[in-house]
Amino acid sequence: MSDASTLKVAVFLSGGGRTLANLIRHRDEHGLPIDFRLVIASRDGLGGIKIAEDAGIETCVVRKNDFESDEAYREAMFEPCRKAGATHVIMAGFLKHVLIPTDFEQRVINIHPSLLPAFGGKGMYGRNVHAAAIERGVKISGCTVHYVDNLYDNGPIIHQKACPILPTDTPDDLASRVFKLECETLPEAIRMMAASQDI
Ligand SMILES: Nc1nc2c(c(=O)[nH]1)N[C@@H](CN(C=O)c1ccc(C(=O)N[C@@H](CCC(=O)O)C(=O)O)cc1)CN2
Ligand SMILES: NCC(=O)N[C@@H]1O[C@H](COP(=O)([O-])[O-])[C@@H](O)[C@H]1O
Repeated sequence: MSDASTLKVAVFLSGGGRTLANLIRHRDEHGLPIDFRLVIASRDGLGGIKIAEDAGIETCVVRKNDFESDEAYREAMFEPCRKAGATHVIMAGFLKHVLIPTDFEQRVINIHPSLLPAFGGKGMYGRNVHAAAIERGVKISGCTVHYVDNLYDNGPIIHQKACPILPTDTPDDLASRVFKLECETLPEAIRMMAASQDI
């Protein structure tokens, strides 16, 4: 069911699409109020594109290397969102730095696999994050949903969940524990945003 509180979203992704698949499942099985207007992939052949197509979601590919400036890349990413009627953007395993246009300020969210501000910034994505947390000897990790601004992992935090790091954990063990948390945390954050949106 779709009503005024349903969030009209574009999803940006760079990987296998497990995060997108989880959101589709939450929409279908748990009534997550989300209307997928578009999926933008950072390159051809990604698993996330197939997941979107199988769910009947429009897709396109926008390669950062095809643009000569950050501003041109920003417009190439956000103009299709506007045309598709998306009012919000979800970064779901998206690995490219992108500037945020003024009409999408506080309307773009990202899920990051650490408790920000720890283990964020350039180079901190995927397995690197978990390897750094284990190497530093921290005992607790987790995930963070935050608004995206023009810096990496810097915008206001919306939601976080924590889990232990066990003495025997490899980066892959920790990645899998944190990803399970991500699968709860992002839908919860989307419900908060849908409940509080002003248009
Ligand atoms: N303006 C913003 N853009 C993006 C943000 C953000 O907070 N502000 N978050 C990232 C997602 N992210 C973690 O959550 C993240 C992704 C990638 C990197 C990184 O170092 N990337 C490499 C390139 C990797 C590649 O292209 O395969 C790099 O910049 O050299 C850091 C953080 C999404 N965009
Ligand atoms: N900086 C963000 C980041 O590193 N996100 C990570 O990308 C993967 C998404 O998987 P998916 O492509 O299968 O959805 C997940 O491992 C997530 O923690």
